[in-house]
Amino acid sequence: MSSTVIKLEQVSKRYGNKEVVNNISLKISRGSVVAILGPNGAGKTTTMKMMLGLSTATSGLVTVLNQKPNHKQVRQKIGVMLQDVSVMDGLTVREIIRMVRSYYPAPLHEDHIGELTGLCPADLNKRAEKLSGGQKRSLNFALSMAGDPDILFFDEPTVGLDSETRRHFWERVRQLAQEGKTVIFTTHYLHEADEVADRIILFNRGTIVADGTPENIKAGITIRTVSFSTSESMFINDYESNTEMAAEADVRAQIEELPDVDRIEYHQDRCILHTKNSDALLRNLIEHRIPVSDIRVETGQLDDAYASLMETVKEEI
Ligand SMILES: Nc1ncnc2c1ncn2[C@@H]1O[C@H](COP(=O)(O)OP(=O)(O)OP(=O)(O)O)[C@@H](O)[C@H]1O
Repeated sequence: MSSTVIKLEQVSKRYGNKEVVNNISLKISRGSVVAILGPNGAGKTTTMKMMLGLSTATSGLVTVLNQKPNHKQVRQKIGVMLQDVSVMDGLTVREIIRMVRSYYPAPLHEDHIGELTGLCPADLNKRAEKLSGGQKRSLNFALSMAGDPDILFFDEPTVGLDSETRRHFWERVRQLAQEGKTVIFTTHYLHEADEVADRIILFNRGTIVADGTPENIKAGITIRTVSFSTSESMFINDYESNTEMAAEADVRAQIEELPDVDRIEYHQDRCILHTKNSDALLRNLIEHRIPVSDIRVETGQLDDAYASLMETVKEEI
């Protein structure tokens, strides 16, 4: 059986004159947990809706399990939790669970779905409209599992959940991944994508701006600095001899030739190197025997780096 469960080939979506998804191609493998990450309006939900057959691509091809997304056999193998939390008024939670189960040929056991809601037995007899916002979301999560799906789609699943419920939700998602389910979720939060996903697809303005493991993505956007002192006189401008100046020029030249350096600053007696790969930079410093002491490595805030990357990408477009 092919390991690709979802394939998008040169897919675009236009609303009027506005291209909200612009010629994207991607493949998602069975059993992966994929975060579609990006700021408001990036095209995350539109892309997910095209995968679900809820929106039709203006051009390009979307296939799920080698079929069109709205094919009946595909629908029976997917579970969905969208942003809108709507429940059926007038029915109890238990009645809704029974009704949704009846849509599927091989549904999960009613009790199992009840457990997934995280509600106590008494609450299962409540009318759904009486549940809190977070409880309604948990019910929607449980309903998305009703058909025992192979692929799960969650559109910003943790919006409005308190931290405890959020933690439980991600624990369940991890379990599902261990059982071999494919999980695709959208989020604005890099840390959420980092904690749960094994692949992050970074969207901005309808295009994919990065695609890789959380480590790759973080390495690409996290700026670290490696700073150090060199010999005492090196950065003092008032040199007594040509020899000292020559030594300074030599060390500076060596530093400037180091690979993996994005920017160099000199502050008093310290040299500060900005890098995305501090490990490689440290290795090179040592291998080149550059006379340094008091080495410090500092990491910028990941969320700040992500925010600034998003700003940069917006400006470039
Ligand atoms: N039905 C629609 N008609 C017209 N424009 C739409 C429609 N749905 C989405 N858009 C526009 O498409 C763009 C992408 O929207 P989309 O919902 O895919 O973004 P998103 O990345 O999911 O954003 P958010 O994080 O805010 O949910 C936005 O500019 C939005 O206004």
